[in-house]
Amino acid sequence: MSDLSRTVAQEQLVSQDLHLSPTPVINLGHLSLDSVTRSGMVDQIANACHDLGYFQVINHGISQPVMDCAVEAASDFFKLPSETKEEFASEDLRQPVRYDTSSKDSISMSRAFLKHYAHPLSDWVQYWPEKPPIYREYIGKYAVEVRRVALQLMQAILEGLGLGKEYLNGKFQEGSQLLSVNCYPKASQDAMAIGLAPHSDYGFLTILLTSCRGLEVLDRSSNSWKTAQRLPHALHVHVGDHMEVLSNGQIKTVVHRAVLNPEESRISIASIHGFEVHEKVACAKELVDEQNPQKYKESSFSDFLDYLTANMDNKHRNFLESLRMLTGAMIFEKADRAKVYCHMFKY
Ligand SMILES: O=C(O)CCC(=O)C(=O)O
Ligand SMILES: [Fe+2]
Repeated sequence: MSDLSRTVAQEQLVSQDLHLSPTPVINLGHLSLDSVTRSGMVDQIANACHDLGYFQVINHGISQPVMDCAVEAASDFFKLPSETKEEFASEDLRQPVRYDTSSKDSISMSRAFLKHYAHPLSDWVQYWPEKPPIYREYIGKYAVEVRRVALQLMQAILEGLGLGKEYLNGKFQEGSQLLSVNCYPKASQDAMAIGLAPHSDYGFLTILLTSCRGLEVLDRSSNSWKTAQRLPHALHVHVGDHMEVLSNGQIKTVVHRAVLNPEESRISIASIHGFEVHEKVACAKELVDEQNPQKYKESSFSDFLDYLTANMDNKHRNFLESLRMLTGAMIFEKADRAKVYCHMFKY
């Protein structure tokens, strides 16, 4: 995660202009129809990525029972006694499984989480919790299926960028999948509380399964928070820092946060997709020319972990900004962005 978290008073985090966001809904089944239908879908996904950076998918082929069982397994894990969960607590970000709570990381304001790798499943599943007994099977099933969806989407996005659906195919096939399994308490009366502070995810794509409403995305055009809608059987998708890098800034990473739900405690499972841990992501050379000079330095997931480790206590850390190459025009762009963030967090 590229954290944009800030230390701000609670009341300053209250959304000023909160609307249910009319998120584009993509019928993924249409991607495998005839070429005309497919290219219409590719255009829809490309537009959603360029305009917003997020959308939702339906008809994605993951059955409702598989999704419900994954949420159930996650929920049962967080109900375990603290000592059992804390067996997975570690300060070392490179541990294959890591449990933490709000008290220790600087962006989880009211969240417990379990993070672990999921691809290839046979390499990682042995490290996952053995309790509850359903955890490995149910989360494993969901992980495999959601990765298939991520690969389909990645192909469509690459096609939309004009790079061709087979572009870097091997690197995506070999890529990493990190699951962030999150648990938020129910909001206490009348205060809107933040569970997870504003941040962007490091990978190309994040696919999010949630038990109830609570995700908010920062709408760039109005600079306000929008509540992500929750449609039956839909999954929420947003792009991350490495998508911005690969597209040389044509697609922008999405700043998002989680607010506590006033009615119930909440589970979310974020599946974050990137290249293999040491594989560098660079701006696609096809998208770099005189008018569009290279905007970012190359970096890997491993570089991101190093950056995070070195900046653990820095509430202003921002991985993507650390990659930005500054040229004349970009100094203005950076200043503009800084203004957006100052406004957003009311420095
Ligand atoms: O819980 C959510 O809605 C968001 C989770 C998230 O952003 C993350 O795990 O990176
Ligand atoms: Fe996130």
